[in-house]
Amino acid sequence: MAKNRNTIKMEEITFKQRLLSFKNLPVFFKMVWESSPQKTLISLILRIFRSAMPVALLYTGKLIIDQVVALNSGTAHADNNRLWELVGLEFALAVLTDGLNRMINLTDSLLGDLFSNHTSMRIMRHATKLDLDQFEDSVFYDKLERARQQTVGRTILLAQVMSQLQDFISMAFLLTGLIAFNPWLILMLLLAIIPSFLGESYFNSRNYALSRSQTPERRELDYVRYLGASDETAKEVKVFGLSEFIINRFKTLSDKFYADNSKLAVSRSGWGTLFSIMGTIGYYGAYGFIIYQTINGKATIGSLTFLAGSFRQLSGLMETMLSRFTMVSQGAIYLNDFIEFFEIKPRITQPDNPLPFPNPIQVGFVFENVGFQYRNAPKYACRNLSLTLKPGEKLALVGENGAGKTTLVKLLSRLYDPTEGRILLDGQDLKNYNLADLRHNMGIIFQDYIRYQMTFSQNIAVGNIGELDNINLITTAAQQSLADLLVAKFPLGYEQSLGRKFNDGVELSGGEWQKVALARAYMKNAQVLILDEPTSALDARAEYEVFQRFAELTIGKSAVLISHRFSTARLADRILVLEKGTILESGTHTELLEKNGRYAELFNLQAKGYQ
Ligand SMILES: Nc1ncnc2c1ncn2[C@@H]1O[C@H](COP(=O)(O)OP(=O)(O)OP(=O)(O)O)[C@@H](O)[C@H]1O
Repeated sequence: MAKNRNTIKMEEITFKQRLLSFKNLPVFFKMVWESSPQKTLISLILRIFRSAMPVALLYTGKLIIDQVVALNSGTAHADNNRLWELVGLEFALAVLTDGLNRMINLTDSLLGDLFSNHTSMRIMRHATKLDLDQFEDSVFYDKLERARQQTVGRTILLAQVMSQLQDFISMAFLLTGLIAFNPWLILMLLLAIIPSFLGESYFNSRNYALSRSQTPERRELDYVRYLGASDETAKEVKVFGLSEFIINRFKTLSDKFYADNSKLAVSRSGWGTLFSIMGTIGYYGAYGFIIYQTINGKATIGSLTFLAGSFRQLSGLMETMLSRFTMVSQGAIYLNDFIEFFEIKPRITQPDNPLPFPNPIQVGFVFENVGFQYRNAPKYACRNLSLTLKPGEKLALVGENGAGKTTLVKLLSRLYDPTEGRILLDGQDLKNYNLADLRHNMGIIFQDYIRYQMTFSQNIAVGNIGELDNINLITTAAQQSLADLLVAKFPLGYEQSLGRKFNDGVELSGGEWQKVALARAYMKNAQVLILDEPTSALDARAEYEVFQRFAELTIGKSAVLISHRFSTARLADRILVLEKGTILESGTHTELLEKNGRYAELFNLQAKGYQ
């Protein structure tokens, strides 16, 4: 686990950065529009109508009061019918306002859901294009995490931006009335609002900086929460008695979060109260002024209510808009993370006119002095690798843990590109081939294959997902890997859900899962098969049978087998013994035994264990 940081670095966000972040909004709106053009349009139209409502209601109220006063004092404009028409109109406006509010909320929530789904899919689509190497970088993970948070958080931004637009139009209507009466009222309004705006803006930027600097810790907190309460970890947590250790770690992290967040929240609340009092003073100053004007006969009682109402609404609107401005800009700053994530480009790419994968392979693969160093790793994982894999050849890789076997096959399948040297296929750099074609022609089963919590049939079909509905192919693949023997005990046969995560799933043993994973290799007619410790969990008889079949089924195909069991490795045409990332020995089983080197030593060691 990462070391706990005692001080969280606060990066302050300047007003300029805030304004600059608004350039992200068009990109954001494009995504909203893509989620649903129809609903975006409806939301906009509804809000335009809604924005005229406050002034319309206030003005109708003014007309009503003026009519009541006229009727009471018996002046010439008094008109009883008109009065009741106006009351009817105000009632209709009130009903319409409520209806519009509800429709806006409904459209926004539907649009928000669509946006969240749309962006989640974009994130997944983009993530799958990126390199394995990028996933191993913690800075990348932080970006991915923040981008993920955006999918939900940004639906709020959507409502905020739309509301801002709506309030802006409402404000324009209300301001027109206020300016017509006395422009000085506007100045009082601003004086009442500005301190609270600056306060909001300052605290929002500190909030953003704090939350951004907490991203790595938040990821760790999520991880610790997962360790403490998950079906996958429950077994070890129990037998090792880890629960207190995990809970303590969680407590340390969450206490730190709490301390940092509460400090900011308390200071924000104190300043907020002060600013709000200033706003109230501003409002009552203006209110007194309007009353004074009315007493002096410069305005009607209707105008008094209209202006006081307008002032109150305007000050409320401006306060909301100004604080929303900081929220919108904060949201727009958060969009940086989102946009940055989409700007990450994979480095493992293909040229514009890639070569098709040769069918059949003519010369085979040649490693020329290949070296590879993992990102942030202090040493090369393999170096000076020169080897060949001929068409139809079965190559076994043996060596101690960490010798570089898996790295070698990851290079062969272009999950990584060599740091130095090159890999050729039929005389051409592997980088020149069509990447999808390359992957399609390789059937790879890694030692840490995924146990998909899906049906038995889907678990096999992932080896060639285009053939998901090809039950004949799936059945044949299951027979070839011996996984079909499991089907008899499943109540739902091939449609049986595997794993315990979802209802009615059947859990398999380690070796049974391995047979299912092995079936994936037979799902496509790949020219190269790579099995990275495919039989480590199989019992001796199952392993023997699996390899018998493997040998029969892969005649004419190239294969790379990684195994710690020499009984498996000896079946290969050629064996490479790797040590510390380089090739120590190479030859057939018999040749290597005769050589009496490392292979012979390890082989005899294992054979002794069986005696
Ligand atoms: N993603 C990674 N990032 C950094 N270093 C790595 C990574 N994967 C492997 N390594 C390092 O590279 C070296 C070779 O690892 P590799 O997985 O290729 O060994 P291996 O021979 O397959 O081992 P095993 O028999 O244990 O599976 C090791 O020293 C390992 O620590």
